[in-house]
Amino acid sequence: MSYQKEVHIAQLAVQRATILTQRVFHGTKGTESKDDRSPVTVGDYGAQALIIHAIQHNFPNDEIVGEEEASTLRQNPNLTTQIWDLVKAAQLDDTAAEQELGGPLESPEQMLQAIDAGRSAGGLRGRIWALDPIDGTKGFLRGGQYAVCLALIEDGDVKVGVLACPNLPVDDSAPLSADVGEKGSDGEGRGVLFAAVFRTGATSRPLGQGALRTSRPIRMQDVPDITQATFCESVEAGHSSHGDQAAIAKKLGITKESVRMDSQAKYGSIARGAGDLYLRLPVRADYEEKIWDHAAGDLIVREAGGKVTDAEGKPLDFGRGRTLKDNKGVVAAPKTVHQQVLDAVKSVLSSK
Ligand SMILES: Nc1ncnc2c1ncn2[C@@H]1O[C@H](COP(=O)(O)O)[C@@H](OP(=O)(O)O)[C@H]1O
Ligand SMILES: [Mg+2]
Ligand SMILES: [Mg+2]
Ligand SMILES: [Mg+2]
Repeated sequence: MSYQKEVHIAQLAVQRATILTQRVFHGTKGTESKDDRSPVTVGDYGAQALIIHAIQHNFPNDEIVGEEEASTLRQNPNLTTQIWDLVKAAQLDDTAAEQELGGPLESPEQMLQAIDAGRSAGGLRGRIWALDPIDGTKGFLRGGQYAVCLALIEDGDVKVGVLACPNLPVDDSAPLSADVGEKGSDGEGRGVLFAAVFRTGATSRPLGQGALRTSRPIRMQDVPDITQATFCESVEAGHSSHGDQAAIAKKLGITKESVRMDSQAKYGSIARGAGDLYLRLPVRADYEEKIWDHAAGDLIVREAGGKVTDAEGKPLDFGRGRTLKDNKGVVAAPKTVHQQVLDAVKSVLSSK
């Protein structure tokens, strides 16, 4: 199977969803206090509805594991109306592409049903889409990085992965800096759409409308000297241990500060060689990583010449349900240096 239709629809669907998320992102500025989660809630539900509508129109027999569900929304008619207004308005300028996605949704009830169609339990059999409508919600609220993430998992293996990062530079060669991680902007020169299909490589293209079919291949960068590598990690210390990451960097002789950014933008950034390594080190022993937080990024990095495992060296297992219950942490690196990084990870974690 070539998955050409799947990757095409997935790219258009996340692209359309970012019309909505970008509108919400701008609306949040200066109007909401930092601890008010409502803007991101609107973005989460709206983007999930739009993407599921497109999947159901094209692949009606597939299952969907989506992060959100609509039960609380059903009890809040004001919020439902607010989201419905945004969902109605989010349409691609390209009318043929809009039709391919099934056109606009028809009613608030259809929207709620679409959101609730993301309740699959996941598992090892069949075709299952993993959807994170806004990944990096904290970054979204902070005005940093976030991503709209969609992947197709078939019989437990990721076959298609798509990541829309509205606030990353379009330019694949733009070096990573703390500024890129912290100061999200979707202005001029920003917005990139990463995609990968199993065994055919990874690509990027501008997220802006009018650039629907101009993908270029991306590759991870060679790391001839590990001491010069750039690490990416979560902004949130509760999601990945900053202290362990620093100890691992030190063990490898890396002196450069890590680049902190929210969301799967980290996977996209290392896949195109803007950074080199992504570490996610468990903070709580009982936390199970969610498949929608990793499926797209895992494939994009592997197809760009990388290797992705957990902190013990096991590949991420997407066939275990809604979570990666058999994995702890993530180590993503170019194939050539992955073992060296993993050895440092194991040594630091075992000495704790
Ligand atoms: N204790 C924890 N450890 C690891 N990841 C966690 C976590 N609590 C929440 N998360 C996940 O971390 C994701 C963000 O990752 P990052 O820190 O790389 O930006 C969140 O996705 P959402 O923002 O979609 O909810 C959430 O699913
Ligand atoms: Mg997420
Ligand atoms: Mg999310
Ligand atoms: Mg969440």
